[in-house]
Amino acid sequence: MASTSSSLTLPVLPLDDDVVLPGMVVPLDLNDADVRAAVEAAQAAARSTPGKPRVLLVPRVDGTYPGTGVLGTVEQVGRLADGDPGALIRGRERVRIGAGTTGPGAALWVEGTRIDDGVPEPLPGQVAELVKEYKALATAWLRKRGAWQVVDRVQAIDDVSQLADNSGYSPFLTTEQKVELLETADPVARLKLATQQLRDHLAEQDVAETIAKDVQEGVDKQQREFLLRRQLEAVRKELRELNGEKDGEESDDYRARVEAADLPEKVREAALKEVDKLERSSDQSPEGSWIRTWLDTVLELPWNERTEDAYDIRGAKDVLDAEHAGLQDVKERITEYLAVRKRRGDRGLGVVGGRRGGAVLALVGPPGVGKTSLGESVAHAMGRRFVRVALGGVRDEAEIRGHRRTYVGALPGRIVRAVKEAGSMNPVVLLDEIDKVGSDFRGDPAAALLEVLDPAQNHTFRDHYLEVELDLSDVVFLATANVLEAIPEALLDRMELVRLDGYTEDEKVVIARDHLLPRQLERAGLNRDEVTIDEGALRRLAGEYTREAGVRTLERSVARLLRKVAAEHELGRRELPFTITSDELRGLIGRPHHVPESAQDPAERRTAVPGVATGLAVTGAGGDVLFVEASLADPETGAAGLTLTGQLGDVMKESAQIALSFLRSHGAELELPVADLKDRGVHIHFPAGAVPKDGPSAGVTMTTALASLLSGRLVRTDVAMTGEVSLTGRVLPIGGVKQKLLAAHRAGVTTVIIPKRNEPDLDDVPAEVLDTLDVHAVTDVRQVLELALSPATDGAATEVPVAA
Ligand SMILES: Nc1ncnc2c1ncn2[C@@H]1O[C@H](COP(=O)(O)OP(=O)(O)OP(=O)(O)O)[C@@H](O)[C@H]1O
Repeated sequence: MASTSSSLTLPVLPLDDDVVLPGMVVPLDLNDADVRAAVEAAQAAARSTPGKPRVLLVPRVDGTYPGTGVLGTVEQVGRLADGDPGALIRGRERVRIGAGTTGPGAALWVEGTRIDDGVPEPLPGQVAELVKEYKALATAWLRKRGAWQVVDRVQAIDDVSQLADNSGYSPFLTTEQKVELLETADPVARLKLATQQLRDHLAEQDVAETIAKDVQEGVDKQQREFLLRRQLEAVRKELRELNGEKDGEESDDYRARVEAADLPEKVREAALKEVDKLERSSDQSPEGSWIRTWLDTVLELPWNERTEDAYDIRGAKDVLDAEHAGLQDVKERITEYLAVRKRRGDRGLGVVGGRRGGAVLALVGPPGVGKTSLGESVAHAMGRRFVRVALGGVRDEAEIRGHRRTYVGALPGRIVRAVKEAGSMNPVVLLDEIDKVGSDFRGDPAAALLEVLDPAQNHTFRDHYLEVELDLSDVVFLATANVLEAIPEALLDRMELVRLDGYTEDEKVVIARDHLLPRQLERAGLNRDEVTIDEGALRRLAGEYTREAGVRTLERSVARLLRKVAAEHELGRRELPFTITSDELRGLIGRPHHVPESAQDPAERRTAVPGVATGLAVTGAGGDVLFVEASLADPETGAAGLTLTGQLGDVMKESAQIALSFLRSHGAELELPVADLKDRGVHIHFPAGAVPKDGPSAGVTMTTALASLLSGRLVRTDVAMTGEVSLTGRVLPIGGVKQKLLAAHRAGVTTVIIPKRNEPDLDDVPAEVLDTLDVHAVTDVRQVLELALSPATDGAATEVPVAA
């Protein structure tokens, strides 16, 4: 700023706690007496001198004045933004304040000297750097406040002194700091000071901002969390109300629950660890809900619950007797088993020779013979809880051992669930249909079961889901299976087999009378003395309306009968009490489905044509009678060779080959026209083609069917047979004699041919069945043909397609 270095006389305009630096333009309130006096004095003086009225702007801090003021010109007098009278003053240059003097008006006048602040030109490097720094800092500060226009203005100032004085506008400077700027006459020193002040302020601001931000964020998070929790609480309350629970009923306090629960120490530790994790995780996180489900499972398990065993073996036997008719040998086996368990249990911890408990009792037999209900009776007899684990169709190892917890929707395995369901650590667990356990890419459930059943391992059973050890050594495991052969080998090794082969008609009648009928009466809502089914009717139901090894269909038929009677009574068509006799059956539930072959019209019998023989077999449903059909193809139209149909297994196919080979080599001596076999195709079929069949025991039946076909002699209707045949015609022993004889008996067969070497098996067959059967034990297939084929008649011979 140009200066003429001269002394001046000026009215003082005191600024209370404010500083105006050269270059600044400020509005001042003329209501303030000091301001008005100074402006009026300046105006009065200006009348006699050219130029604008001039004042000396002097800051007043705590009633004192600095040694330097600023010459200001009154640019305009008018109204301020708020309507008050005001003057616009522009700061011009620094003036050193001198002695007081007099002048017009009420103002205080002083003498002053202009202070020269000439600037070195051009700017030396250092100063240029300083200017740059100041501008950068000022820009940074102005940007933060969004004062973009001011940024441009500051950038445009090149004068060092002007630039430094521009700081006078800074609202963050204290009056003292501004006075310091005012008193620093050297422009470079002043710019340095201004730069320093600006830098300090920015640094302070940074810190302040960071703190503010941190504080704000903390507050935000807390606030959000608080709000969310309030919302969550409200939602939960709403849900509880929806579910009809009272407020506060849901105990979310897992820690307290774990601490209060009766858990083994290791389990408690594991559970508390999970509680820690739960408390750290947020309410909605998926992990939280996994942990909750897991904790619920652990808390629901009956870790230290045990039921008291009923150690009265005689009482146990009574329970078995009361709940199941017949089955004497089976009940005896179970009683022995219980007695042994009791004796072992009495000695210390029940550990005998390093093994706890005994082998697993496996009840094997066709459906409906009472395997499951026997298992339940065992539990009753021992005074333990009973749980059934259905294993049919289980192919996934995780079904037994549980899914790992990281799995979505993970569950504990069936064993853990069974224990939970039982509510005690020593229940009777029935592994139902253990023969239907398969294995595939999802692992081998049988291997997992092996671990469950192995007394050496099962006291530390580890479920993948539970992850803590579960002691299964007090559990009594029982298993059931339909087919012995289908039980995985390794499991079979662990088991003590008890066979239930099926019931005789007499046994069925007793079971139906003593057990099924009372139960079904109750289900039908009938009284014992309102409806009875007499023995004749029960026998007919068992014999003609059902054909099964067990009593399941029989039970259903009884139920159907009772429903019918109950409905008729309700409709007013039948008076109670009422006794159902065998004559009544047809009227109530229609015609019987199973009439014995021998009772059929001779022309309708299966064996009414040559080439059909009656065999005996064992299937998954127990023993059964099955017919073998043989035919010869026409040499003109049929292909040569052997055709086999009816879903036969390899062993059975080979056995057909053997039958054929035997006849080819020995047919002539039996006086059979075996030449026909040479170029005519042979077809053997086993009806009920949808059921897979296998085994060598149909050898005699196939040989007989072929011999009947070749000879034209019919097979006797009342004869059924079983036995393997060798190439030389020897009859070799087979399995399932009891089941087969029961089946023959059911089907009304009277003569049965079995291999000689199976004779000892007849001891297992109930006497009442043997009484009705004429059993022939044979060693050679020639004996079979002799017994089974009817004498040749001319009529029969002419019907045969092979007649020469
Ligand atoms: N000897 C018996 N005394 C009394 N009731 C019996 C007897 N045998 C079977 N039952 C009854 O027959 C019904 C069928 O028995 P259960 O269901 O136990 O057969 P299962 O052999 O287990 O069949 P599956 O192999 O199909 O499971 C049950 O109601 C059972 O009580």
